[in-house]
Amino acid sequence: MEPLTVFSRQVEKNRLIQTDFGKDLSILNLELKVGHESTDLSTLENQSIANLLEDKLSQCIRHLENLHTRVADTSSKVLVTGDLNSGKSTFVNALLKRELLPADQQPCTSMFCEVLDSTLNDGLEQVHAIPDVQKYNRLDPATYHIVEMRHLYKVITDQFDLYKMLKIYASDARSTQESLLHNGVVDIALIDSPGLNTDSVKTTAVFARQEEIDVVVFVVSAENHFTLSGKEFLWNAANEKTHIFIVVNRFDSIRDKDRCKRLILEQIRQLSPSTYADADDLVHFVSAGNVDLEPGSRKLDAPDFARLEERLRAFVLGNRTKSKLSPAKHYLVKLLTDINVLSQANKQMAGQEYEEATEALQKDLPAYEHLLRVRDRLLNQVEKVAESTVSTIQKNTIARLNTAVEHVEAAIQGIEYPGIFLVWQYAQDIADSMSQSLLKEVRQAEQIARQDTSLCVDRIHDMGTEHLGNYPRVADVENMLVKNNSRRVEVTVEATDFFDLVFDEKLSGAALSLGAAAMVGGRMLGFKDAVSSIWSVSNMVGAQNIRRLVVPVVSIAGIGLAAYVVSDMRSAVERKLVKKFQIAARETSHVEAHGQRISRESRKVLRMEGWEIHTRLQKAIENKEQKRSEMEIMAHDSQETLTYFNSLLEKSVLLLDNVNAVQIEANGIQSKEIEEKAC
Ligand SMILES: Nc1nc2c(ncn2[C@@H]2O[C@H](COP(=O)(O)OP(=O)(O)OP(=O)(O)O)[C@@H](O)[C@H]2O)c(=O)[nH]1
Repeated sequence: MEPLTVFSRQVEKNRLIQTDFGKDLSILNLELKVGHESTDLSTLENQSIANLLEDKLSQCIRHLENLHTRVADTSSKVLVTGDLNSGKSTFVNALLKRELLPADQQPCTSMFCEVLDSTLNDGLEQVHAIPDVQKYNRLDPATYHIVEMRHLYKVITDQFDLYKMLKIYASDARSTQESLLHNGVVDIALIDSPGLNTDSVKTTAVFARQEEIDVVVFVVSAENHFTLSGKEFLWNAANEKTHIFIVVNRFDSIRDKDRCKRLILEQIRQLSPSTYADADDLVHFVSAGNVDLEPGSRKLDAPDFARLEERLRAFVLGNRTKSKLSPAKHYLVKLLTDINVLSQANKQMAGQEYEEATEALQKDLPAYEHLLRVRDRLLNQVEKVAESTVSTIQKNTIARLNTAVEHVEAAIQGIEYPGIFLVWQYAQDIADSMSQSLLKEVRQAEQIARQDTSLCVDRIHDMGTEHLGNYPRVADVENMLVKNNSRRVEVTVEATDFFDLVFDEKLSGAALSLGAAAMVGGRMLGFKDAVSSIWSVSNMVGAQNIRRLVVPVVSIAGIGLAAYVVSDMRSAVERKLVKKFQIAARETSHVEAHGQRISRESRKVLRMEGWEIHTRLQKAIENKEQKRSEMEIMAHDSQETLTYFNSLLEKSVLLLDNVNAVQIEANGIQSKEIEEKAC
């Protein structure tokens, strides 16, 4: 089997992406499900796999864009939740060092209130009351109502049926070291939420699960410990690994503080072991109500609250780092590892393809060159063989017909002489017989030419099959020279054909007497002309009257000459017609014409067989060239693929090293630096 044929089949097989390495992929692995069944990818066409991979890559790019947006987003949200009246609003105010949110002994917060730095609202302190949170757009006043600060209490307590959420843009004049809202690293928004009860616990849990919530601060009243709703919320949050920071508030009103701490920590241990494990950082016993909101002055509890502030800030930044950078790093590591695996696999496959394609081309080259040489040589040989046969046919035909013409008298051997009175008929028969006999020879020559051509066709066909394998003959020898050819040599019998007198001594006297007789005929003619005149006249009067016309002449020219002429008439007509026939054949180039006609027909037939070889060789060469061209494209493509994946591999290895070098610190101290590096 030819190397290219073998290779093209192998390539077809190899170019299907093998799924063997699919198990090593975590993000870019392709899975095709038809209904509930997974389909074997190796059964798919390359294009289908490429489409699946393209879809997958588009998803990856979208996810990377989301991750990038999240990492680049410098805002962070802290949800403050807890039991009714546990002091959430008071706690938010304490963090802001400002009496911003209304606090009351009675449950009052009826909707989520997000406090943001006023720089996010062009420096304006404003309250935006939002009926539909999804549609809220700060730049589109139709999506919210502006509420005056002095009406905040009324809106928060009463208008929960009108608004779903408040966005409170507040200024903080403190330095970045002190301010939580604008701390120089991220913009933290604090979200005060309605106290937990059986109705609100689910809504708050859903809210807490939102991606942008980096930390949940759970405020529990030291007096009441955890309520059922609080426990339910914490339990779910702990299970969902939400980052919980616990503030045990109203600690000032507890007498036995150690016991209170012990009991509450025990509750936390049961509800969220991970929070308990880090209790020193994550659980704070404070009295938010005792924090002096006047800048500079602090009450007794201030050191504890200051520590809480410091831990909360670190916790928010750390968690932000973890919650934003960690997934990004994790995803990038997986994606780059997948790209490495794919690049390696494709590199290997492209390398293999390149080697196979170049090897196949190399291996096939001698066969291709041989085919080219065969084409030139074979066609040349075929031409030579055909021409030699054609020329032999022509030569033989001419020789045969020449001989036939030369010995044409043989054709008259069998014709019976009917006597002097039917000599005219005899002459006609001779003429016809010679013509027929030559025609017979022509037919014979045609038959021989057919046989020779047929043998030559066989030879040419054998030459073709030797290089091209078996194929049917195309030359139609049977129908060669079947058309009736009307060309023949015809001689017209004339009076002179009956007399062939030669003047010699024997006949001189008779010639003189005949000359006199001719004179008597009234015209000064030579002997031949005189006889010819007589014969012409005799033709006019008919054969029956010949005797009456000849007799006077004979009587004039003499009995001797008459007897000679009559006795020689048969051989004279034979000799003269034979000669006439030969002259006519020569003058019309009859033999050459048949020679040319027969050889031309033979050439036509042989050319048909030769042309078939030419066509088949040409087709074989074109097929080979087509395959070679495909292989060349394959070699070129695989080389380009190889270069591409080499460079992709280099880049992805470098990027992977960089991403792996990003250390994500939980305390968030280095978060800004890390974020910049990661971006
Ligand atoms: N003794 C004492 N009282 C506090 C402390 N913090 C808050 N309070 C009081 O507790 C009451 C409730 O405070 P809020 O801040 O309104 O509590 P809340 O959790 O926001 O209430 P809802 O939003 O209605 O659930 C108010 O009367 C506060 O003055 C504290 O640390 N010590």
